Amino acid sequence: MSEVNRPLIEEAVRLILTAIGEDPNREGLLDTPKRVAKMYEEVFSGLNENPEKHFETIFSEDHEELVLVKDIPFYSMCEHHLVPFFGKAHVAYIPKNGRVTGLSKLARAVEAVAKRPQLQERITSTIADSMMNKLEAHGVMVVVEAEHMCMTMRGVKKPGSKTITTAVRGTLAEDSIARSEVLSLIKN
Ligand SMILES: Nc1nc2c(ncn2[C@@H]2O[C@H](COP(=O)(O)OP(=O)(O)OP(=O)(O)O)[C@@H](O)[C@H]2O)c(=O)[nH]1
Ligand SMILES: [Zn+2]
Repeated sequence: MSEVNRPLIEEAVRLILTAIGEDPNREGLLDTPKRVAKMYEEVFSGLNENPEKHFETIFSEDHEELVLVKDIPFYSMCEHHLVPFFGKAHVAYIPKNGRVTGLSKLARAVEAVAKRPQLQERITSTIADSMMNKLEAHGVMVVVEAEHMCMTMRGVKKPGSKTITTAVRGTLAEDSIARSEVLSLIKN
């Protein structure tokens, strides 16, 4: 549920258009403030969403071994420049006490966390911490790889460069062999 103030965004977009020397009343730009407001509502729709709510779906299943959902695509907005960064998230956990969640819920949590002004590090750790809190798992590992438009289309201009962040919790933080297993499953 989004609480974005669309009229205020429209007003701001008209101001930005004027500030860059454009005419917001030019035919092609007339509906632009409306479109941008609608887009922001969509790309920031995770702002008021607690990712933990997705882990309320729990199946009682006696599986205390690794579960990995990899290659979850995501799009987010860099909080420094408000331009996109995007890539893939890989989410792994080892359930405890039969607390197994629905596979799609891992992807839903990624969506909720990505759809805000963000830092890649924060996306990674928020997902890991929500899973530890709500699922009370033995361990969690989240790996996020992304390309940042603020590093490609502007600024340092390094297209193709990728940032990889990890967050590891619980037994996976203590066990380097288990961690390597997750990494090799992500790679293959
Ligand atoms: N740690 C981290 N930094 C990010 C992320 N997204 C963008 N940045 C960086 O945020 C920094 C902001 O640096 P500033 O010097 O304040 O801004 P700037 O002058 O626009 O910096 P340049 O991008 O180097 O031109 C840049 O180095 C970006 O690469 C992110 O998810 N995590
Ligand atoms: Zn940026």
